[in-house]
Amino acid sequence: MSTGSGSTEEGKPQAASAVIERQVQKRIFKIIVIGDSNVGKTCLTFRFCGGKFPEKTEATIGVDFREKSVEINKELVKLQLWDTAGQERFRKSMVQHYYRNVHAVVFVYDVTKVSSFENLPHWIGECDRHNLTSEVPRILVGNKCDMKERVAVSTNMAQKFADLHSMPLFETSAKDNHKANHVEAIFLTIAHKNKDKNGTSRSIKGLGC
Ligand SMILES: Nc1nc2c(ncn2[C@@H]2O[C@H](COP(=O)(O)OP(=O)(O)OP(=O)(O)O)[C@@H](O)[C@H]2O)c(=O)[nH]1
Repeated sequence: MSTGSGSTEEGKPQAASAVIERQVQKRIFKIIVIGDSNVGKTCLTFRFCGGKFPEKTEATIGVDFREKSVEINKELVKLQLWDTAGQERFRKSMVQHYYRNVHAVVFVYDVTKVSSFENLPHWIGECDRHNLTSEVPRILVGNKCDMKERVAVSTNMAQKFADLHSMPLFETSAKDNHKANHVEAIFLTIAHKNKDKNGTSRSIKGLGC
């Protein structure tokens, strides 16, 4: 492990590239993913950061973090995804931490479950109560589009809601391998949105890894 001073604990010099890499400050964009339990928040974040659909998931307790570094306009930035619990009993005391230094919010609903769509105002209300300004980009994601025969929330309905709340709408599937690029595009869009609007003042800095 490094002492952070350019030498290892054994006192041997490190390769120059390793030292430089540690000194490079990578910008971190914190993105919180919220929505009802079971809509697929864990699967979406896993698909983006882990590159595949997880075989098995359990209800998130509190929050899980996943990170991925991406290159945006020749700058390497780290997207830090906060996969939050949908179940109220697993959120409780954690909630105020979610909303600190947030760069974007992803609202997720399940296209096969109307109640998850109808509950979106609850999630938006929670953001508002935590004083997230309109500067923080908000994005609406309808997940589980692979279950075509069970779609219960029409694109038209979702688009109206998205327009009303000035959010872009993405309908996708964490499960469908053909939609993998689509999930990637959603999170990259968020990164671009942050980078485009004077990211230096809004981003938090983190040590390169
Ligand atoms: N068919 C289909 N199933 C999905 C998709 N995404 C997630 N699932 C399934 O939906 C269930 C819930 O997924 P999770 O990602 O754990 O849901 P969550 O929103 O993180 O749930 P909480 O942690 O309780 O808030 C799991 O059985 C997943 O396999 C999808 O795109 N298509």
